[in-house]
Amino acid sequence: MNWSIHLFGEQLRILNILDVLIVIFLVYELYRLLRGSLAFYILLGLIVVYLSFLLVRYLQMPLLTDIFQSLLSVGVIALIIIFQPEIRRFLLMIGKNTPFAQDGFLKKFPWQFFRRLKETDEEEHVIQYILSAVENMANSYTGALIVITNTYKLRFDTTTGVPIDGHVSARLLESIFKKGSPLHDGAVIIANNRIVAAKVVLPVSENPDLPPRIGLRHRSAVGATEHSDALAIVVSEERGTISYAKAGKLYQNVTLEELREQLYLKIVEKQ
Ligand SMILES: Nc1ncnc2c1ncn2[C@@H]1O[C@H](COP(=O)(O)OP(=O)(O)OP(=O)(O)O)[C@@H](O)[C@H]1O
Repeated sequence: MNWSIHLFGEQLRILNILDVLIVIFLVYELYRLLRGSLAFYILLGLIVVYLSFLLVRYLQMPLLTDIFQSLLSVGVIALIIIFQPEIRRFLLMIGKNTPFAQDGFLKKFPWQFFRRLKETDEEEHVIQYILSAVENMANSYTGALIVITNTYKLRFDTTTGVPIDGHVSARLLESIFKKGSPLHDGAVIIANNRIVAAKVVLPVSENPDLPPRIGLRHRSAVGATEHSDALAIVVSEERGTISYAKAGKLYQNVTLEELREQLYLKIVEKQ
């Protein structure tokens, strides 16, 4: 194919324009994926190393050029190791958005229609139970940490917690987090409309940009969402406030309506 257009007296192939647009899109998606995480600063560091390499090579400084070149030649392997969670998240994002992904193309077929209706009904109950538990726990200053994910097996390890595999209900959630309950420490994980486990230890975020006064409950909520599609809800024991974390960002002091919107996106729309 050799379609082309003329711009400022230059002949440009349409495929070349498409090429540039795709690169801009990928760089933007990469920025969105890494924004606010430690990996973002590591990537900035690597870009500085690369620019330094270009500079010393241009200035013909052989020793420094050699050093930067060796750093860059191991760079690809180092990149894969350092960015392993981000690469996984990126591939997950692409996979989930393909027409053949479980929640896309196949679910639009008519034979899936009735099943979908039933699921939505169940999912709306789950949302209501979570909201009701969160509201009661916030009113009674009961600390809670609930993670909702569609890719549980990929990310969280039940060995750190207590497996449950039970229906979601407001009462069950409230009893788990009730002060003095043997399961109240750590996080509850909800996947596919079931409470999968309680007392789960989550990865704690090391993001230096998080508000300094937040504690481990909020930090681990952020940590759980940094490299996964999870939504993490936190009820503060100290302040009775509700917050949620999503894609490595913390949204503090949100209303139940804002939380309902996020739960709808996660549980019904599976986003
Ligand atoms: N890595 C972790 N994974 C899951 N839960 C954790 C983790 N670290 C701490 N927690 C939970 O957070 C509780 C401690 O909360 P801490 O007071 O440090 O946090 P906080 O963000 O200030 O929350 P709060 O506002 O409720 O006080 C622990 O008792 C435990 O239940």
